Order: sequence, then C-alpha cells, then structure tokens
Amino acid sequence: MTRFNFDVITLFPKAFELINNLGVITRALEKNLINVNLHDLREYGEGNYRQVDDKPYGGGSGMVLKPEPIYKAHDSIDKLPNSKTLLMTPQGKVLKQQDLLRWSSLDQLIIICGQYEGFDERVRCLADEEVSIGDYVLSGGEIPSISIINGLTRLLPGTLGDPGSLIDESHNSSLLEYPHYTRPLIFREMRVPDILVSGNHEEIKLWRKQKMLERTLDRRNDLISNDDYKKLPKSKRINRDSNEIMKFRIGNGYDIHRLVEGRDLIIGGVKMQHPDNLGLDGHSDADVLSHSIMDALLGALSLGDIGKYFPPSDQKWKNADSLFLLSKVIELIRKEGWEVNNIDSVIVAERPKIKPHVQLMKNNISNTLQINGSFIGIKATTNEKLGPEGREEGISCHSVVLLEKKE
Ligand SMILES: Nc1ccn([C@@H]2O[C@H](COP(=O)(O)O)[C@@H](O)[C@H]2O)c(=O)n1
Ligand SMILES: C[C@@]1(CO)OP(=O)(O)OP(=O)(O)OC[C@H]1O
Repeated sequence: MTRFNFDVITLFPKAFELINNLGVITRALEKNLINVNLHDLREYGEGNYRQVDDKPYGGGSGMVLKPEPIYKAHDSIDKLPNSKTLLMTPQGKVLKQQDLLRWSSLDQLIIICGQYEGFDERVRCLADEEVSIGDYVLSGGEIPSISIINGLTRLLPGTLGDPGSLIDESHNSSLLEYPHYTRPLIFREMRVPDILVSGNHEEIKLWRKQKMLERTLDRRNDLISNDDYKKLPKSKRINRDSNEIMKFRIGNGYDIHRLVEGRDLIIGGVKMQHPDNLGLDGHSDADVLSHSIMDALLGALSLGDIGKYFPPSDQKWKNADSLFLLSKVIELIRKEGWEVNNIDSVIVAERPKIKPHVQLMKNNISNTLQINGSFIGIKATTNEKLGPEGREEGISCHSVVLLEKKE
C-alpha cells in the first residue's frame, strides 16, 4: 500500500491537531496511507531562547524568520527518493488541482510554513516550489499546508470510499462540477430537474456535461483554456453562452447614398458644400458616416441593422438627424453591457475634400457616443473616378468598431 509522507516544518505544530478530526484524512492516517511528521521550528532555534527570528537588515517593521533554524530542520528530515520541498508563501504560484495530482505520485512532500512577517530570502533556496493558496495573506503557512495535506490525501488510492467521486468533481477537468440533488424530489417548491429522475442515463450524462460547461462559463470562465474551448464541439462554441466568454466583439458597417440636387450634404453631422451643390438623398439626413457606424455597432452584437430600429417606412425618421439616431444606438449597446473600444471609418467620395472637416466630424461623433475623440478614426479616399463614388453618383462609408464587455 502506498505510504505518503508529509514532513511539515512549522512554528505552530498544534495547528495540525485539526487533521486528526478531518474525516478522510483521519482515516488515511489510521490506515497508514499517510504519515504526517511535524517538525517544530522552535526546537531548531538558536541560544537559550531558541530564537527563530530577528530584525530585518535595512530596518522596517516586524521580525523575519532566520535561515539557520529552517535549514537545520530541513537537514534533519530523511529524504525519500521521490521527494519535493514546498515553501508556503503568498508570493508563490497559486495552488491548482493539477499540482495536487502531480505531487500525488511522489513519496514525500516537505512543507515549510512561512510566517506573515516573512522569512530570510535565502530560505527560498530550499524550495522546489513556492506555493500560495490564494491572493490573500494569512498569518502563517499552517492552514495552507493543511489544505495541501487534505487535497492530496484524498487523491491517494485507498483513501476515498468511492474512487468514482474523484472523476467528475470540479477542477479535475477544467470545468466545474454539475449540480447535485438528493431526496426529497420537491423541497420548498424547488423541484429536482425532471431529467435526473427520468432513468435515461445517456440523457443524464449529456445534461451533466452541459451543466458543467454552463456553470464554468457563468462562474469561472477563466478556467476554460483556449485549448479546452477549441476541444468543444463547434455547436457548443456558437451558442449564446459561449459568447459570454468573449470580452471583445468586432462590427463592420457600410452605407452608400446617392448624390442629388436639392439635398444637403451632411457627413458626420457636418454640413458641407459640394462643388456642384449636390447633397445626399435618403429618408433621413443620409449621413453615411453615422449610418455605417451604427450598423457596425449593431452588427458587433448581432442586433440587426439601422433599418430594424428606424424603418424608412416610418415618417418619424423623415429627415432625421443621424447623430440623434446614433445616440439611440449607443444607448442600446450600453444597455447590453458593452462599451466602445474604438472606431475606424473611411469615407469614399470623389469630392468635396473631406479632410478639412474631419476634426469637426470627430467632435460630433465623440460627443454623441461620449467617448474620447482619440478612439475615433475618420479617413477619406477618392475612388480614383471608378465606380459609383468615382462617377460622383454617390458617397459611401465603411466603418469597423471594437466593443469591449463592461465588467
Ligand atoms: N473626398 C476626399 C477624398 C480624399 N481626401 C484626402 O485626399 C487624400 C488622397 O485621396 P486618394 O483617394 O487619392 O487616396 C486622402 O488620403 C484624404 O486625406 C479627402 O480629404 N476627401
Ligand atoms: C436611416 C434610415 C432612417 O429611416 O433611412 P435612410 O436615411 O434612407 O438611410 P439608410 O442608410 O438607407 O438606412 C435606413 C434607415 O434606417
């Protein structure tokens, strides 16, 4: 039978009395599956007072654990062939289930418990790995060590009554575990999902897999690595939930309006003069720049296009100010929980010169969207006399936007 040795160097050996009352761990001790040897650091202290700490060089508050007692304690431990030394410190790598699995194939873990005031830097040389149990500070490494003893022991063969309970549980794969239910069927009007009482084990298996995915996406989508995500069937990647792990969405918008006589030429909310007094025709003010930005914003969130929100059949939008329409679209985007990262547009017009008006257009878009002008790019190009824009039959505009999910 495997016998795993934990050797813990600690100033507070009494803290480990807890493991004598920890169910699975206690049973593993009784069955000699593990050995927990406590090495009281005080016994390796120096002088009559068994001093283990001292003032820091360079000044500063608090005391620092001296290197000599820790080295002496570490030297005193018999090292098994397959052994590693861990140093518990908030500066260490955050503990993951994978680490416990990795260490479970060793014969021995020597765990050095740091203290919150710190230890002499040279102690780090003893450690194969520095480990933290989270981004917070405890008074010492004892509770983190107990976490490691607990987490690792339950992985050892013969420890758990039902080894099957290791298979599905959270963190073994990169997904969290599915929800569990037991009797009664209905508790305070909360009913166990029908599928679990259906007796259809194939369906139950599928439901559990789906719940694992949903739960992880909902609570800990940081656990889903790109590789794991790619392993998912494509049908799962394209569903609504999978979109939630995306923090960015890109959108593309295009619009073109005909150049005619008797209409104003308004682009980006700026009224310009065409050399032949032409203007853009449309139901609204036909502002191609604002329109293409709106379509890009809506497209980024798969929300359709402007015609859906401001139908040309509706007289309400006759000669509408497109900057006002844009203000409505950005309201919708923000209501959906997204923010504009940046916008880039290109206006295709043979004439007039757009460049002199670009700053004013930027100001208008920036005020309407309430974003800084430096995140808005507006450019212009002729179409080299080619196509409808080149023949001055119309002016078009292309825009792309990047949206970022708000926290
Ligand atoms: N209606 C336009 C078209 C172009 N510009 C500016 O002129 C530059 C040269 O245009 P090309 O189409 O020959 O590349 C272009 O980079 C724009 O800055 C403009 O202001 N208005
Ligand atoms: C803006 C709207 C408003 O009715 O009309 P138009 O000015 O004709 O512009 P278009 O780019 O055809 O978009 C459709 C409409 O939403």
